[in-house]
Amino acid sequence: MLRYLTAGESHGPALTAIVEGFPSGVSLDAEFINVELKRRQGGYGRGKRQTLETDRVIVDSGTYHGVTTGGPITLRLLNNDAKLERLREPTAPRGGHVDLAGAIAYQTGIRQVLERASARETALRVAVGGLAKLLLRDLGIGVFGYVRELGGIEAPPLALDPQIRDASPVYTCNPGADPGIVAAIDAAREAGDTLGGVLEAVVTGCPIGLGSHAQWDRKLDARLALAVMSIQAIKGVEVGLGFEAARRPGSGVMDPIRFEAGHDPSDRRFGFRRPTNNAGGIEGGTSNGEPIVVRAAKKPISTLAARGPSVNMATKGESPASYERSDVCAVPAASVIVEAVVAFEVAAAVVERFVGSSLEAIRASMGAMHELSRRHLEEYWSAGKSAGA
Ligand SMILES: Cc1cc2nc3c(=O)[nH]c(=O)nc-3n(C[C@H](O)[C@H](O)[C@H](O)COP(=O)(O)O)c2cc1C
Ligand SMILES: C=C(O[C@@H]1CC(C(=O)O)=C[C@@H](OP(=O)(O)O)[C@H]1O)C(=O)O
Repeated sequence: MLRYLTAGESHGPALTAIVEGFPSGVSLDAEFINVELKRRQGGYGRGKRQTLETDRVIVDSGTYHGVTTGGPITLRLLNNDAKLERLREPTAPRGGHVDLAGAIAYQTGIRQVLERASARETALRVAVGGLAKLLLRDLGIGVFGYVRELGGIEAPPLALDPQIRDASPVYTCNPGADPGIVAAIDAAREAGDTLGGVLEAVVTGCPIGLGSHAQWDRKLDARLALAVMSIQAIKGVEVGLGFEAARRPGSGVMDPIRFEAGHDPSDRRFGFRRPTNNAGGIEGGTSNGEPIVVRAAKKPISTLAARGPSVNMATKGESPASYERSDVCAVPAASVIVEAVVAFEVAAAVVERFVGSSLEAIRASMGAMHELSRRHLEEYWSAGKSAGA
């Protein structure tokens, strides 16, 4: 089982992730992960903190001469703004944050809970997702995330152009290049306000059969939803058409099935074609070989420069919510994070389906499974094993 845990506070000395169950034999290209980390730090509308941090991954365990060993991989990031012990205790909890509920639940001050709840932790998720992308890349599976909408404005359609798509490090931050969106972020900053948006991650080259229909907690769409919803400030997750499916008749939702004779024997879809992909690549909790499409809604940042109404915890009298500094918009960054967590869940599903403790074993298992399914398709219906319908 491929899994990970993260640890660390936003202003503590470092953030650490331990990734367990990652196969051996993958070249751990730290520079690849560093590019991912830089993408997450970018995008128009970020606050001062990103000018202080230069996220670069430190690999503390799980490799030998740069290649994964199958042992737990420890990834670490240093916080330049490591000043936890010097920070003041906020006096008025911020709405939209864990400040109030967390301090009551854990019987601590606000600082203790906000430091761990902070989206600083998403830097680690991107590092872990980068690791997952290295494995997926070796298996011919690609993942990319981008901004669809920001502050209610549709992102430039360029985002859907496959050529731009392939250059995802640039175009995930495309809203920074759109004058309308830049103006909206500037206006929000002026007003002491913030903006949210809609992100999308797409997985290409996915084999059929990741996840399972057989048990609720093995369904790939359910696992993706959990992973994406766990990202700070994500308030909605859709797969394929998502909520739009509820508004259409069945004929406008169901993806037709066609067959292309003479397909290549290595075709991961065995010749089956779906002219539409309303299901977003997952049917019955199982990947169907079409691109997996996951969308997420990110709420606007809750810490407002024009401080929202709150209560002073000592006097219980009215007080504006505490404010130190904040992002105005972290939507482009969130697209990189959604991409990362989706990549990790897909990698976990690959490792589960094509069991193997090394990259070569997983490759061999994928090949063997492909051959088995291909033979099954040839033999099962012709040998009269099916009862027919
Ligand atoms: C990349 C990123 C950056 C964020 N930056 C801030 C920020 O600067 N200020 C803030 O109040 N919230 C920020 N957030 C959101 C909070 O972390 C989040 O709203 C908070 O922890 C409460 O969790 P919830 O919104 O999931 O309920 C950011 C989220 C992401 C994904
Ligand atoms: C540090 C990051 O994001 C932070 C997430 C965050 C929050 O409340 O979630 C609050 C801000 O932290 P600070 O109060 O130190 O400015 C953001 O900068 C990061 O993304 O690397």
